[in-house]
Amino acid sequence: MDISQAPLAGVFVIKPQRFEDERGYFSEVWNRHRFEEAGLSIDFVQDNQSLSRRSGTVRGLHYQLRPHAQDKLVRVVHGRILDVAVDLRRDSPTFGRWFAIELSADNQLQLLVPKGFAHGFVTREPDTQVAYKCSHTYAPASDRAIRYDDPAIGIDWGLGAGEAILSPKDAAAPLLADVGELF
Ligand SMILES: Cc1cn([C@H]2C[C@H](O)[C@@H](COP(=O)(O)OP(=O)(O)O[C@H]3O[C@@H](C)C(=O)[C@@H](O)[C@H]3O)O2)c(=O)[nH]c1=O
Repeated sequence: MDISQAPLAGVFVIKPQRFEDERGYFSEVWNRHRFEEAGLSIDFVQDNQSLSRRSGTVRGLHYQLRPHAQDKLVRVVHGRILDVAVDLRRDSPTFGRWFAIELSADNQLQLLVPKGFAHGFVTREPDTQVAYKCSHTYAPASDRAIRYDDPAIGIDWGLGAGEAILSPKDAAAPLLADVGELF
């Protein structure tokens, strides 16, 4: 398992080892000890999975307010996504900056999105299934969204205008500048 720091402090890219044989492959997708060796002691308490039927489905940008903030460890079980983390830590030198990486069932990469970041993804194949571990349970009253296409953030989703498929909640999400309480 290779755990490497992404350009934004606190964000990590994880590549599990894959053991291939004539049956297919075996892979440890999460191992507490390996994470602790890398200095990451995270108490995951909830596993989530979502299916997005259409390519171009955008979920995000989402986060939960403290004290319900979540670390998320994201991977793709079927299909392909561009996974995005946005730094919401007001005192961070990289506040408002984003990092994105393609995660797929093929490349098996994972993204660790820590507390203090908003998270979102766009699916790049139909019937994409995303699985992620969370360090805090769902807290609906603390659940927040920021517009995926906020020009002040400027994420390149690889989509044309109007192509994103959004939930009503995400379509109505505020801009970063209009959000008072961040993480
Ligand atoms: C996130 C979540 C949702 N729900 C419910 C609420 C709602 O009725 C339904 C769908 O919720 P949403 O529309 O928020 O689902 P979705 O848009 O997939 O939200 C997710 O997006 C990605 C990007 C994340 O980072 C996640 O933390 C989460 O916010 O599922 C739970 O019961 N538990 C949960 O942990």
